[in-house]
Amino acid sequence: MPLAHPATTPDAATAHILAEETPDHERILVTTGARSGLTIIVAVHSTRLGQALGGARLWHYDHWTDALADALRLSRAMTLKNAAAGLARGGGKSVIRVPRGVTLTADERVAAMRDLGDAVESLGGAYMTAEDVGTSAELMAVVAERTEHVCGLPPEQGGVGEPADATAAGVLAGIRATVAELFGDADLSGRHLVISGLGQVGGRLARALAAEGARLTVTDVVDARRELAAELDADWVAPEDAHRVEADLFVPCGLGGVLSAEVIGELRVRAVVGAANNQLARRESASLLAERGILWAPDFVVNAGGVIYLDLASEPDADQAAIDARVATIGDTVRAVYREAAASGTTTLAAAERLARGRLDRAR
Ligand SMILES: NC(=O)c1ccc[n+]([C@@H]2O[C@H](COP(=O)([O-])OP(=O)(O)OC[C@H]3O[C@@H](n4cnc5c(N)ncnc54)[C@H](O)[C@@H]3O)[C@@H](O)[C@H]2O)c1
Repeated sequence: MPLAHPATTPDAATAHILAEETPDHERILVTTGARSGLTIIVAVHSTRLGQALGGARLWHYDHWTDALADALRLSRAMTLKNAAAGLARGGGKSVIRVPRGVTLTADERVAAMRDLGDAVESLGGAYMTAEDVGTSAELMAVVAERTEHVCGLPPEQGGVGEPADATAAGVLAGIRATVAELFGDADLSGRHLVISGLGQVGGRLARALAAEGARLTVTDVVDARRELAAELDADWVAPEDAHRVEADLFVPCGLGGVLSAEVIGELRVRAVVGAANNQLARRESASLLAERGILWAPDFVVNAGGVIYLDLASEPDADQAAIDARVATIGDTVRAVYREAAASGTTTLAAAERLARGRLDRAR
């Protein structure tokens, strides 16, 4: 995946994280790539449930401590995501910092991936890496030259490929569960959904929803995605206006941090369910959504299809039907989170975190 958005990290403001939060990670490796000269950070947050699994992000950061803050935050989120998905996997993440203003050549990218492979290998199996923003299945094949602790290589190289199909299937299961919760029936035909971001996941989701007869309003910052809108007979809205469309569900599938106080105040939907990581601009956003009576399916529950796929498909006896069934259980988890939030009078965020922490505590 090219570095298409060199402005800020795609799914959060990292400022102040280092100052505010003491790390509770098992291991944090900060190293300088011998070949690339780039700062590489591998954060292993928890291996309590098993080997940590989380992607490798290649991104622009002003300062290496911004990359560190991102790695700490993202690896912690992976612990919650993997636990909530019921995987025997801990949480970890790696970040390769590209200084702002620098564009890597193809050779420099390869050098960075070999350096990442050495860093992952040095952790002795505590952490397994995969693709994330700025990396790809092809680049994971380069990592595999240096370590076996990598998954998601291209199928033609014996790997399981990219996980977007499974991520989209998991989000669809979460959408069905939410529609059933709101309307007493999971039927999507005639339901109006607004999808913001028609990339790997959002594009697949749009096709699946259109096939189920849903009415779609869509947007993307890339104008060429209008072609998909036309093909699916979906309405197009400007990206900055998408959250103001009156509809049943808002489905964020672009960057994170979209649910700010201002955006929440302007939403005209009954629920928000989407693939984007770290949708809440601040933790308080979960309460603001609840106060407005808008149901929010926690992102780390809904978008776990990809990590479920990477984990299960990498097993030697992997069975696609079993993987599909497991991804579909995301709908059950979303329902359980809604029930728990209603019963205990908390936000869906708190309910989902409690579910994940319960699994971690039982593994002590
Ligand atoms: N790919 C996966 O399997 C996976 C798994 C878990 C979570 N996610 C998360 O889901 C989201 C989408 O992932 P993806 O793989 O489809 O990424 P992608 O880069 O393929 O697609 C993102 C799309 O969003 C668009 N976009 C960016 N900013 C936007 C904005 N402000 N308004 C509207 N559109 C905007 C981009 O142009 C792009 O088309 C990301 O937050 C990602 O972290 C993806």
